Amino acid sequence: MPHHRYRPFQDRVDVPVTERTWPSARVERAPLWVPVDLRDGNQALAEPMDTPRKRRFFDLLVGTGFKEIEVGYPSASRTDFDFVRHLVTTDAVPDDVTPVVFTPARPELIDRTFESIAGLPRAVVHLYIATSPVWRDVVLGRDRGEVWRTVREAAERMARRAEAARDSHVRFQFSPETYNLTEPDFVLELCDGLTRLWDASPDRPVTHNLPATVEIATPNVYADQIEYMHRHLARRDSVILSVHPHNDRGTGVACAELAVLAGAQRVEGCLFGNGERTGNVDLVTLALNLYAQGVDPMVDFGDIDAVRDTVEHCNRLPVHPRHPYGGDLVYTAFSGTHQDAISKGLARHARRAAESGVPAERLPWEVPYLPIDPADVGRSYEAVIRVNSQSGKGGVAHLLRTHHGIDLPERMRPDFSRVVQEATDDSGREATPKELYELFAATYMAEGDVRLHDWSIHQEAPGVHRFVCTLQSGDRVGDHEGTGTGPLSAFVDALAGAGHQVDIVDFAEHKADGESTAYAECRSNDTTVWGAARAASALTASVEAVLSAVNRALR
Ligand SMILES: CC(=O)SCCNC(=O)CCNC(=O)[C@H](O)C(C)(C)COP(=O)(O)OP(=O)(O)OC[C@H]1O[C@@H](n2cnc3c(N)ncnc32)[C@H](O)[C@@H]1OP(=O)(O)O
Ligand SMILES: CC(C)C(=O)C(=O)O
Repeated sequence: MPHHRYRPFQDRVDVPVTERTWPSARVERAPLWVPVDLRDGNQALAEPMDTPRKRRFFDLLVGTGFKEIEVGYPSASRTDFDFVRHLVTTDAVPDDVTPVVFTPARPELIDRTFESIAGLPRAVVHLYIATSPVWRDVVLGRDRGEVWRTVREAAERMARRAEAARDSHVRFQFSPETYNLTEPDFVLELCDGLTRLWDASPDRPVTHNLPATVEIATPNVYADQIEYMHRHLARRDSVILSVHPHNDRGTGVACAELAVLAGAQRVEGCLFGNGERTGNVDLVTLALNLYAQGVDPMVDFGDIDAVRDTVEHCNRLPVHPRHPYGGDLVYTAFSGTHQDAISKGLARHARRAAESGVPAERLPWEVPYLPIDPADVGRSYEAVIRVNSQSGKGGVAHLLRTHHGIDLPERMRPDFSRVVQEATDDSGREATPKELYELFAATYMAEGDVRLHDWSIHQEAPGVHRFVCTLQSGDRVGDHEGTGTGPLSAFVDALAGAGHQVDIVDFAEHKADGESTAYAECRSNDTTVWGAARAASALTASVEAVLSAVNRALR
């Protein structure tokens, strides 16, 4: 591939590294998350959202707890303009939420943007222009001085319009689009110029939003670029330093996280990472990454599937099954050793809850392979373990236990696991819990040649039992009896009388929901096999489990 066509980032932009503190910083509270789904996400859709879809998305964002929401690019289309008007006329914006509207540095489009927000008690008007050399030359055809003049005139117009809109509290935001490719001194000149022009103060701060419009370098480089601005921006206490990473290199999340370490206070992104090309940074991942560090994310993704359903409906795009935190498969293990670890971890978690009396959902989470408790985002444990040909005994046992009350004895697990492996290798498919149970029943509980009729047990003296029955072996039917110290040894004796020599090697039995399940490992006809049975009484289940083993040995 012609890699020589591309240049390393250091040949494309100057990144002045003075001091760098971000590598040892820690994030102890959430930045202000600002979803831009209704603008940047929307502009990347083949079919942009209509008002009902936008409204549904907006309500989701409000319900999730976002406090600043970019609601559109009102000068772009009637749809976007009408949606902002819809928010105003339906009084849809709660008191603690501030809508953001986006505008280029063009006078007529700025005017249209202000028309859209008339009547909103609060708004942020967000001005953008591309600032990097390639965009200045190729797109705008303006040099640095001309870009600054365009920005200044736009900003002055915005200030005048805001002043005129006395009934609403308007704040300002500026984005030097393609910040990550722009000379740092030019960005400082623009941002500081606007901080002055808009007369930013701590109680009416300006937002300077520094986009990685197209990712160009590893996240540490973006962190250096952000820390540089954090240290050098004028009137720092009157500036909200914001970032807007895209995901062209697949490192949008890392860029945002390092940017926060480097001093960013606000992060723009989209739910599940929709947006131009490879998308905007994903706010769900960012927020839940913080959550998984024990930091309050300040938004509520307690029902991640409901959030995902709405986002998929509005964007008309599916969320990938492997998407962090929200994908269908992200709390699911198919592979044997992972399942074993998860099953043991869940069991220990439940044990700790029972022993301590602390509810399971409040105990510290330490289950292998599950970064967070799926229940915290509204997922059940049902789909955590799923079985196919790569699964092992732990996973199979877990599913039989949790879905069918079958608690396989340790020694039986490898045996059934081999049966499952063969079946799933043959089918090439996953085996559902129902199919596993059917396979279990067909393997260990099926009737065979030897049948038992009219049986009874008599305890003749302490430690002396007599088993009386009619046994059918193929066409032969005969009455038999046997004695032993317990009911099962008496049954084994009766079987011997009918010509079926059996030794019980291992045995287990348990009761759940009024039903007993018994498992018997027997040696008969030079083979060792397991049999199992379920019945209302423990005795019946035990006898039938031994009989099943005998039948399996005969097969
Ligand atoms: C990184 C980002 O996400 S930026 C946001 C991108 N989003 C969108 O573009 C979605 C909405 N946009 C639109 O609906 C349209 O582009 C409009 C209404 C804004 C403008 O439409 P048009 O007037 O037809 O212009 P067009 O779409 O071709 O844009 C190109 C023009 O805008 C200029 N331009 C681009 N960005 C800016 C800016 N921030 N400020 C001022 N002018 C700009 C270009 O230089 C070009 O001008 P030219 O025609 O004189 O060369
Ligand atoms: C202009 C900014 C906010 C943007 O959308 C981008 O650079 O991607």
